Amino acid sequence: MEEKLVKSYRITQPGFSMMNLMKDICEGFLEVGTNTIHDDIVSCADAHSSPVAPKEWETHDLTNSERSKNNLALDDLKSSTSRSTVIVQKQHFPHDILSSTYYIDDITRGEEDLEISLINDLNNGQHPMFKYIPRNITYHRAHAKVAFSSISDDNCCSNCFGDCLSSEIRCACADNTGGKFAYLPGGIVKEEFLEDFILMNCSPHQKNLCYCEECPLERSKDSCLSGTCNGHLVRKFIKECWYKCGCAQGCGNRIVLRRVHRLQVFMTPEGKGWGLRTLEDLPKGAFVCEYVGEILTHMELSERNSLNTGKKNTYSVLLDAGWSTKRVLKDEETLCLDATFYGNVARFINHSCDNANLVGIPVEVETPGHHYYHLAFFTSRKVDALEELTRDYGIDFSDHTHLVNAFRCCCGSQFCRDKKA
Ligand SMILES: C[S@@+](CC[C@H](N)C(=O)[O-])C[C@H]1O[C@@H](n2cnc3c(N)ncnc32)[C@H](O)[C@@H]1O
Repeated sequence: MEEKLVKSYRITQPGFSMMNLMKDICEGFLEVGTNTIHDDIVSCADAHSSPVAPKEWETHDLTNSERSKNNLALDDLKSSTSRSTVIVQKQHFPHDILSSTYYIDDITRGEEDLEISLINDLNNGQHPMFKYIPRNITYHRAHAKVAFSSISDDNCCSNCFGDCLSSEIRCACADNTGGKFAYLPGGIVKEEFLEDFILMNCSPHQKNLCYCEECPLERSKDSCLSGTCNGHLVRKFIKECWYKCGCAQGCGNRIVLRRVHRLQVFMTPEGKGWGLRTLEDLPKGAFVCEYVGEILTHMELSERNSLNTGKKNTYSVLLDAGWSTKRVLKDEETLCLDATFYGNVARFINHSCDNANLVGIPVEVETPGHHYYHLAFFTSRKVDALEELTRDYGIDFSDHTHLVNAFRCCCGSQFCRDKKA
């Protein structure tokens, strides 16, 4: 064997020994292994070696087209993540209990002004399977057309300049928010507006509901006969300035298209899967993030759900704040946002039955009319750094017709509405 090696590799060193070569190779391997253990940091290839999906992904049974779409997104995600820093700290190695921290420094891959990190120091749940997008994108049939021609003078303040909030003259954008601006300088929603929004979102009493003549939710059900509308929460809108307005980019009435606070996705200890928290103290009324996803018609969402073996989607919200109209809405006007495959950080916000610290406010920016709008989350009270950010999904846990799949609620509140919890 030694002779064969000497010949084939033209080894000229006198006294060459195959045994010594094997010994050197083994020692080399051992040294590399020992360094990795002491380094506390291993490569991201290691981090991906046995990804374990949180329960939502395991139960999401995809159709072929969705699966290939999802795989594409995941391939992209994996390759992009390997470009960013993934640090896995091994505290006990190589014993049977492998306690690890999974950390990604920026899940947005540079799409946002501020990085958003993700951390799991609880279990081996790794990559959330989705692709980060910073703005809503139409999937197919949804009518969310942005056109300058559709914005009339009543819907923008083309004669303004500088900062509308500090102007003496009330402009068209203020007129659209009940004659006043909703924001204080610094982007905080005024107390009077915020309390109204909180009341409307959090008290699903009869007086806060409006009823459609022909409800799009009923229309999308299999039955040929449309049932009666169960009601939609009445909500006020904020109107913001936009490109067609004359004011400056830094105008105090332009908030939701900005990214302002440091946030982190983390694995929740209560078993809710991933959650979102703030890394800094937030005052009451502060803008946190917008709900971003694919813009679908309600019919398209129902089709996705039925392709998904009837399981309801977890990452969708209805844009139904303008459904009070007497006019029968066309399918392309009944919109929702689905952040299952494409979305932003808001997809990680968990539900709280009581004491949620975020409130969702409809914000009109670049499209007049209320069938498409931005759903922006603001703090409903002061929030401390590292506190989880939650919103009330408005779920009636006994109503199985609700848009979002019912789950066993772990919000921990004494007023939890899930009687099974
Ligand atoms: C929009 S996602 C929120 C992010 C999700 N936790 C994740 O890991 O991606 C909604 C899902 O989160 C979980 N969830 C949200 N709030 C919860 C709660 N209060 N209790 C238990 N699970 C919750 C449920 O599985 C729900 O279907």
